[in-house]
Amino acid sequence: MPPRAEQAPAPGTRLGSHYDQCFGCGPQHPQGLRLDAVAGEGLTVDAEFTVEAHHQGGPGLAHGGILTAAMDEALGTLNWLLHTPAVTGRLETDFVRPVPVDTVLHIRARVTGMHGRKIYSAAEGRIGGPDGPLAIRAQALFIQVKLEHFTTHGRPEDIKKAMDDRDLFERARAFEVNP
Ligand SMILES: CCCCCCCC/C=C\CCCCCCCC(=O)SCCNC(=O)CCNC(=O)[C@H](O)C(C)(C)COP(=O)(O)OP(=O)(O)OC[C@H]1O[C@@H](n2cnc3c(N)ncnc32)[C@H](O)[C@@H]1OP(=O)(O)O
Repeated sequence: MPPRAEQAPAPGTRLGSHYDQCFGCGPQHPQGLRLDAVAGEGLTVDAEFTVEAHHQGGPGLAHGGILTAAMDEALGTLNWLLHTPAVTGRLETDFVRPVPVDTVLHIRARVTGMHGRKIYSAAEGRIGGPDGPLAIRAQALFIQVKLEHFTTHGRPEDIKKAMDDRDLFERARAFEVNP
């Protein structure tokens, strides 16, 4: 297991968005999931995602891909606790129970191990409360990357806009100078 980074936000801290246009957590994204995540003890995060009408797959039910995106985002927020940028390499999801529209999905994510640049993690999504019935389970492999991963591959106008955003730039730089 890797250590909790010295710079990791204290347990109970709301993690906020890593990028305001992110589909998973960005407050400016018009159709995004707006996942709300809070740092837990050790290498854990608690997050909530509310299923809305535009997230439907079957009538009145969340689309599986949307639920997977919420799990991906919750697992991605573990980056804050390790204080390193990492991207999803592999993500496996078990859909255990259907999740109706208007439901709050309570997600608990945790790091389960690390080997070189590979970060292993897992999460459970419950409905009806944080300790309610299990609806979705996920296991992931994230790979640590340098900030150049984003600046090299991202669409240039979006990278420029992100770099012009002082808050985001400072957050990204903090990752870079304190790996
Ligand atoms: C100034 C502006 C900047 C703004 C930035 C703001 C800060 C941002 C901070 C935080 C952002 C967090 C964002 C979270 C968002 C939610 C999470 C997502 O949805 S992320 C999107 C989806 N994922 C991808 O798009 C990855 C696409 N894939 C790749 O880019 C590459 O394949 C990558 C980086 C994952 C790996 O490529 P390689 O060349 O670096 O490394 P190799 O050698 O291939 O892999 C390293 C190890 O990992 C294993 N590995 C890689 N992929 C695997 C896989 N699919 N399954 C199993 N093992 C795998 C390999 O076997 C290798 O293992 P061995 O070290 O040899 O033991």
